Amino acid sequence: MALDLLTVAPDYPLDLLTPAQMGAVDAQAALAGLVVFDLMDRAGTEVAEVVQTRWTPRPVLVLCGPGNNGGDGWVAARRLRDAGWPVRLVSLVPLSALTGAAAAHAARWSAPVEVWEGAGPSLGETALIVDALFGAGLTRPLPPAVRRWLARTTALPLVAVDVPSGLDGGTGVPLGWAPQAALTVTFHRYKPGHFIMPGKSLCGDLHLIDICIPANIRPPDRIETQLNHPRLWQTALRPPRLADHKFTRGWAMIRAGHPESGGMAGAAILSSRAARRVGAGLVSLVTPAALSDWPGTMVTTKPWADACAEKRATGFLLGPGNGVSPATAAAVLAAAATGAPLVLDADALTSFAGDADRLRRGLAGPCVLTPHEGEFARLFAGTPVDLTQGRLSRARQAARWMGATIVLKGPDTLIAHPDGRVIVQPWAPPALATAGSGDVLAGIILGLMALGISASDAAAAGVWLHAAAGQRAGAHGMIAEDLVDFLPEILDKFIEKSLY
Ligand SMILES: NC(=O)C1=CN([C@@H]2O[C@H](COP(=O)(O)OP(=O)(O)OC[C@H]3O[C@@H](n4cnc5c(N)ncnc54)[C@H](O)[C@@H]3O)[C@@H](O)[C@H]2O)[C@H](O)CC1
Ligand SMILES: [K+]
Repeated sequence: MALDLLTVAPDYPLDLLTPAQMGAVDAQAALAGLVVFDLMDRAGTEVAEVVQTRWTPRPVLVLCGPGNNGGDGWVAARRLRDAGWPVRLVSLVPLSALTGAAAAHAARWSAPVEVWEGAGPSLGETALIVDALFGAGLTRPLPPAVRRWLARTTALPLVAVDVPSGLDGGTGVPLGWAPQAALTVTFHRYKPGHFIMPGKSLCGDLHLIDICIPANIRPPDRIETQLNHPRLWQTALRPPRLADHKFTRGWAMIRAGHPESGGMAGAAILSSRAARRVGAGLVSLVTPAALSDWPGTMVTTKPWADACAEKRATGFLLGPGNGVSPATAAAVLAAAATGAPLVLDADALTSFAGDADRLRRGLAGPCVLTPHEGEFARLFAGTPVDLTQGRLSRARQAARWMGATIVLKGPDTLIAHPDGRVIVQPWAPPALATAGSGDVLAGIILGLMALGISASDAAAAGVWLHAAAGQRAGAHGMIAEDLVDFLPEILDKFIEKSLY
């Protein structure tokens, strides 16, 4: 879903429902008098509408499974046929095996039906496949013949009903395997698997259809996964106040350019510029070597331990360009012991590879960790975090165990909190995958935390503002420095004018 991140109030429901929660909503909807037959009718009709909007009429093969996902397929096939499309319908099971609303809609299909046999149907003239095999109800891998058939048809566009069959909507991880869809049409609420890799990629373009389940019908348990949205954190961003002076706007300290990393300070300089752009009153680069940067960044060559002992910082960042070493680990623990807000990235994380428990025990204040996939795996290897699980589960486990906010970076950045909540960034421009981009993100989060914003708000806002700056920079030629330069105009959109 390519989203306009520069919009202050993009319109989409935030809650991501697991298949079990969606099932509970369906069940409650039935108790509230909504008829499954009607919901299915709306679902399948909208699938047919979306298909007709995207493609001109062409031979379509609709694959219908044994449950309600298949039921949606029967409706979509009927609507397409009524609209004059050449439609073949293939049922995975004999019609006598269908029950409930799916059986009722199957009975309304008046054209021939092919029942799946052996290796599956011939393709013939087929130019488009509608996959209504399994949706939320899939509990085990696809039957092998179905998997082989779908794997042979990858040259044809596939429209997935609810999810590409085989994808676990709760996690974004295929149960063995799932086809690549050109388009996925889902109903009522998005599911985590629509936004978490590899599911996010397998779904193709995503369409959410309102099938008229009232919003007050909610699952009985807590919704723990949400999409990121400005309304989650916008009121936490604050403009400068009349009575502010630089010390009331926070003092961020960044460890930079240490000899074990060859004295490389570029990463920390990028972070410092980002922290200043989002409003930190003062930013100090603490470095053993003399550095020059914009005149507004303070550079101090005092020992890191002294900078920590002064207890003047309202936020520390370690990692960018620090080098992986015991000295970096010791510097992290010195900052962590102060209890001041802490952001750890890159080498500060990898310096605890195999020793994450020491970091965990050392954290005395709010902390945001910003690993990418590789840093995450190195840091949490050997901990209770089960690295065989998908990204959502791993990020959630890691945040709980570490007692810190984890920003697990990627095309589907996840912001996991120690209380079990996970915020998923709905979209970010792929051009953000460039050197220095992560240093800017760490600096944004640092700057916000140094201003007094909570770890959870700073992380969610930081991920959004960073992605929005990437969008503003455009698809081509963006470098990390540009992200920093676009931050003022991005902030101007998101800081409420009424606060000035
Ligand atoms: N969300 C809504 O309000 C609506 C959703 N609809 C659609 O209904 C499906 C969910 O339907 P459900 O019947 O619960 O599940 P499935 O169709 O996915 O399949 C369940 C069916 O399949 C069997 N099964 C599971 N895995 C396998 C397997 N690997 N091999 C063989 N059989 C398998 C399982 O035992 C069941 O019998 C949702 O996705 C929407 O598309 C409705 O339209 C109503 C409104
Ligand atoms: K499906």
